[in-house]
Amino acid sequence: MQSSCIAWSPRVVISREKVQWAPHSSFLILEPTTQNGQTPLDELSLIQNRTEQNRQSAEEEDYEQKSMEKEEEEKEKEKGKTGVEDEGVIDTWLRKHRLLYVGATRHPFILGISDGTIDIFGFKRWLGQDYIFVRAFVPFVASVILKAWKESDDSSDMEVILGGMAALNDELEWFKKEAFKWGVKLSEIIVPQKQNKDYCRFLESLMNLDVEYTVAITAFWAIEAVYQESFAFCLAAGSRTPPELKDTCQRWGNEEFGKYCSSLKNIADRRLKKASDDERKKAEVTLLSVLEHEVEFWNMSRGGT
Ligand SMILES: Cc1ncc(CNC=O)c(N)n1
Repeated sequence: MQSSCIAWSPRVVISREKVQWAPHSSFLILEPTTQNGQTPLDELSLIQNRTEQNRQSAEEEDYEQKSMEKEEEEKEKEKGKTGVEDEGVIDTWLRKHRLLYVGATRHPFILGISDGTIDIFGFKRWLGQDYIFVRAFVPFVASVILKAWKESDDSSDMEVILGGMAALNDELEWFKKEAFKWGVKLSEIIVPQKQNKDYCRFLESLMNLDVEYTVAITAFWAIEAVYQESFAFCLAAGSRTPPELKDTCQRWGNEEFGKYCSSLKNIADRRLKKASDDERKKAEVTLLSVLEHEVEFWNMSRGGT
């Protein structure tokens, strides 16, 4: 993985009615289908069932149905006993889109912090730009609170999100202090870079009232998780993060922020489990867009295109 992260980012196209991937997207792994839209395995089992039916008498079929039902029951009981749960939707997606996720959480900018080779001008650029981003992030989080209040089936969701909002209040103060420490001028002088503007515009599109809570909370989790995973990596044993950057890494890499991200992930997973196929697809595409924007944001901070 080198600085050419953009080269392998997928292009996603989002429209309100229909979610599509552009044809050259490299991250959608489609199952091969036959003419009637079934996978070869589906078709195989259909053919097998048909021959089977010809061979068996009605009595035998009935017997088989009953024993299958019994088997399912046993499996359910077993699950209850062992407490082993199925994998959540988000973990499935993170496996499916692993390359992009690693691109966002182990970007050369982050690797540069963790091995101490970071160009300090890049770090200062990131600091000024991220302050602008976080200011735009506040109304986005407010829009997620609004959606949680209107749509959520669990009242504790709002408290988790409100906790995140409160942390942003401290964060804006932290940016001011940190900028002073590095001699970076905030707000008036700073011009948002293209990648930052694009990301803020994307956030704004998610604030729209017709974006479902499930989609918005998935994006919210992803935005927070990328920073958590990235900066926690810079604090891990064996890293050579310069001492003057440790405070920044602590901000998002600390354990408490990690737990907060897990709470957001649990909310998103719970919603995704209940969502319609269409809503789930929209959330998946939105996750990919977040990861792409994060990669671009790191590229911008390094002084790339
Ligand atoms: C570009 C970007 N992505 C995620 C975060 C983390 N969330 C809030 O601080 C951030 N500060 N900046």
